[in-house]
Amino acid sequence: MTRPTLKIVKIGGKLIEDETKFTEFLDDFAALESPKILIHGGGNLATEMASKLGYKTQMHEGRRITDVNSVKVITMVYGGLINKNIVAKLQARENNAIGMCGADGASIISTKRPVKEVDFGFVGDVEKVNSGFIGSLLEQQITPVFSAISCTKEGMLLNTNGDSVAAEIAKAMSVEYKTKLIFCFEKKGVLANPKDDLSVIENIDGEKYKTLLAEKVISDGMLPKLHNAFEALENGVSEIILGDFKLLKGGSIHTKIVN
Ligand SMILES: Nc1ncnc2c1ncn2[C@@H]1O[C@H](COP(=O)(O)OP(=O)(O)O)[C@@H](O)[C@H]1O
Ligand SMILES: CC(=O)N[C@@H](CCC(=O)OP(=O)(O)O)C(=O)O
Repeated sequence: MTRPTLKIVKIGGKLIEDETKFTEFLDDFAALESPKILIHGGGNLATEMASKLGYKTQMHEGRRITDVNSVKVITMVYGGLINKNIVAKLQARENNAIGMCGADGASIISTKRPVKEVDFGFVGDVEKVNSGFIGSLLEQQITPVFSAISCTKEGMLLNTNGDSVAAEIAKAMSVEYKTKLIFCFEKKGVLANPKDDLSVIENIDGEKYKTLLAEKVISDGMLPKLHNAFEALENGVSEIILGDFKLLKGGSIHTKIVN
């Protein structure tokens, strides 16, 4: 029997902070047929919490520079508050979910990013996804919910861009499953004019991506998002789409990454 398509959904932190949109998203995610995996970000909440503790936040091209204090904050905020809330809300929608970071089940093993032009601090690059363990959860009809935290072999927790975590999980799972990767964020898709929310580009292939980069149409968090989307496309993921909180309902305008 062929397996149903595995849906791997990433939700950005800004959507999580909007209660109305987040509730609608969770209703739609809960209604998706299994197997499915949710990966969440949490950007602004961690920044706010860090600021309350008197720590400054620095970002570089959409990625957080994570010093020793930031990694503690993100572990509390992403791995604790946000992750456990999502799991509880999915349980309330009769989805048996389990909340994890990369250390749990050795599911996302990474290495600390080497210092080049920028020292990102405690930031991880994913080396290995434990697809066997994740697959065993899916087979039990359990929905894994991952925070954007990975772990080194030596047991160091590392902040890891949520879009990268989603893409790496999708790549690894695509060996055994047909996979669809869905990025939900605050815009309806990739915009031709970042100031015009209606200028959604419906299809982006490799050539168009190069042009968008060269023309600096994409910046900030869209840089890692598209980089990861193309990585996933080149490594076995069948379908990749980007859009807003209504994306799981289908139908509405969005961006598709194509060959
Ligand atoms: N061309 C573009 N189209 C859409 N968004 C863009 C573009 N260029 C930059 N962005 C920015 O990228 C953001 C998405 O990245 P990010 O905030 O990291 O998403 P997430 O909510 O998934 O964390 C958008 O909210 C927007 O501010
Ligand atoms: C290294 C790095 O940048 N990590 C991200 C992880 C969370 C994330 O990706 O959150 P969003 O999806 O809301 O952007 C961060 O700390 O912002």
